[in-house]
Amino acid sequence: MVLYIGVDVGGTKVLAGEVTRAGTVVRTARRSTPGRRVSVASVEDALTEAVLDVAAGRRIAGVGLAAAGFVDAAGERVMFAPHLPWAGERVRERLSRRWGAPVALDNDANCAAVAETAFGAARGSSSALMITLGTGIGGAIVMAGQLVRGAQGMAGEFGHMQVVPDGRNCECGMSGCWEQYCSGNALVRFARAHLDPGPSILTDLCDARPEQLTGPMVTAAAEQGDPVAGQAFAAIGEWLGVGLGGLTSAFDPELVVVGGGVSAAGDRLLEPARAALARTVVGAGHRTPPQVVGARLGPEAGLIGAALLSRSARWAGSARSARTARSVRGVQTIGAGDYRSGVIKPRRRRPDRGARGSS
Ligand SMILES: Nc1ncnc2c1ncn2[C@@H]1O[C@H](COP(=O)(O)OP(=O)(O)OP(=O)(O)O)[C@@H](O)[C@H]1O
Repeated sequence: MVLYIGVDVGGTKVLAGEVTRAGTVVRTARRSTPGRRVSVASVEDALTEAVLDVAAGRRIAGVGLAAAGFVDAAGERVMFAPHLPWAGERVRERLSRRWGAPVALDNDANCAAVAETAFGAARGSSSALMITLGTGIGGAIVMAGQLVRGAQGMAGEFGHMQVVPDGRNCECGMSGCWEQYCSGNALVRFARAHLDPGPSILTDLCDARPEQLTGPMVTAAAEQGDPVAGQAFAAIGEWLGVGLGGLTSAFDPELVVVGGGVSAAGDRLLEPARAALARTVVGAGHRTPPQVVGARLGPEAGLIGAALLSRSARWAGSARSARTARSVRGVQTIGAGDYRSGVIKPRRRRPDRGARGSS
């Protein structure tokens, strides 16, 4: 079988996976992200280990990278990444040379949006927002069935909208960013700050050591009725909904898909978010709020979208086709038609050209 690998490169973890034409993840390999203050080489070493693990000695036909950073419009460079050391790096070309395989690069939330549109919760939706709640907040905009990339390819960085003037310092260098109040890191920070000094489910889970507390522990404790864990999700969910209220006022999507690690909490996170959105969207009471749903592909959405991207980029094997393929519509075309019939071939139809030409 021809091997395509998608890699989600986040601030907390690197998750690589072999993905079939139908979007099924066959095997994965995970590494911890070494961190933002380490060298570029150590992050790329972790990526390489994960990719080689998945490949297990087989020839790689293509790798798609879903990077938690600001990717340039050409899909060549990560210009800036609040949680990774890349800054203006020509990541695509360098890793392609290192792995001896074609590499395609896009922002992680864009990749997740493409995967959810092709195979998941946003299938059939023409206007949707993708929010990934992980280390920070990633975002992607799908309008009229196409990714909206903006003038420089960096649209959708909702996590860095300032929601609290002079608020908490953010890794991006500014302060008061939305992701400081609504993300996996924010969830953990809340739970640590409110951890009961006496016995509690959460205290037990982290052996009474707040520094050991993790997001999955907060979800597990909330499921068992721990009050602090419940409050943490109420607070994060409220912030999520307030932010989504603003985004709904701006974009009027029919659907919001919430992915990333924290979305594993499901309705515990989404219920307070839906309520806050309905309350804070402009014209509340005179409009129908968008549906807010969890990512159907879960935490693998980003790597699935990245693998789709690498398959699309292989169509004609040229940089230009790699660029034109970076559109939702291109992938929808494959997902809906050619994928199921098992035939992948270059589609030189206008929609693909138009998709890139607009950004
Ligand atoms: N099941 C879970 N419940 C609650 N929080 C979680 C869960 N899984 C991960 N998290 C939290 O989400 C954050 C990591 O997010 P994720 O697993 O999506 O990693 P990532 O892809 O590296 O993140 P990003 O793409 O935002 O850089 C951490 O703060 C972690 O504690």
